[in-house]
Amino acid sequence: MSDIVLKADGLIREYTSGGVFGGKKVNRALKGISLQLERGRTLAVVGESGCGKSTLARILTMIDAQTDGTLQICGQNVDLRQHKPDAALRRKVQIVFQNPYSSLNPRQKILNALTEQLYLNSDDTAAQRRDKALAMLDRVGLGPEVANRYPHMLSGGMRQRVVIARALMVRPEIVVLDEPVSALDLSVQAQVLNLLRDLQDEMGLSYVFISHDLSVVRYLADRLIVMNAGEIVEEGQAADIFAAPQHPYTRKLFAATPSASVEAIRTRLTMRHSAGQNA
Ligand SMILES: Nc1ncnc2c1ncn2[C@@H]1O[C@H](COP(=O)(O)OP(=O)(O)OP(=O)(O)O)[C@@H](O)[C@H]1O
Repeated sequence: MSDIVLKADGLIREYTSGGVFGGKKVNRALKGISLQLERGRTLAVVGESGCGKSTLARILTMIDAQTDGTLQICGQNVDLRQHKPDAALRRKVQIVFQNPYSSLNPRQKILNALTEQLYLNSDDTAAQRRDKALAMLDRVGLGPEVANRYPHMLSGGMRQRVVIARALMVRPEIVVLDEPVSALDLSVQAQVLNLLRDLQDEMGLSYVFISHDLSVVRYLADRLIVMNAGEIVEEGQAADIFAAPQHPYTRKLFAATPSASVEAIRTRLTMRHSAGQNA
């Protein structure tokens, strides 16, 4: 039996503006999104800017409430309009945003960024927290010296490794990756994608990978959802869609992806052994 960690049915999200003196305007950003994610797999969500990807990410990570529809995370019903999810469930879903610099507090040393959640949510001693942070840094390909640095002292790729490490410190089951490599150079993108793939294998993580860039998702996605204007226009096994996109919108998206960037990512992803720590 498949093991579904995330299941959404008919998710709707409306944003309302105006209404005091003028007419009320309702923008339906999600128009009934249904999806499911199997444990240890990657579900990619692609679509152009404004199609609702970030809105969906915020609902799946319990940052924002749906206007309608149901959401189940690790078997529990989640509806922020009715009740707040408990801390244990919140920890099961972590999010990694596009810009690693704004995700980190510029005045906080990396060690503290990594141990903060453990400080708040565990009985670990300071020494235990430090050991766990150093082990996690090692796991994402960073040396112990990084622990005493501030975000501005790191490259973009190293910062995104730190953000990934921080997300994994609380042992989540699901990680929502919202354009996780879009702000990085192409060669660094490939290294971070390789890292994400390795971490998924090692830790049995389930990913929702959100991106406008098809060349990036194709190496991680098991299943693919293509969104346009708040709706799913195509979904299925990623390999099938990449081989033969059915919907005209999907074909348009594919045509807009420069083959040069696909090739560059492909080449770099195959150079796994040369991926160093200096990303
Ligand atoms: N807080 C908000 N208030 C009002 N409208 C919003 C809000 N957030 C998003 N929207 C609207 O919802 C729609 C979907 O936006 P969303 O940011 O989810 O798309 P996206 O696909 O993530 O785009 P991008 O890749 O540019 O972030 C857009 O029309 C946007 O203007």
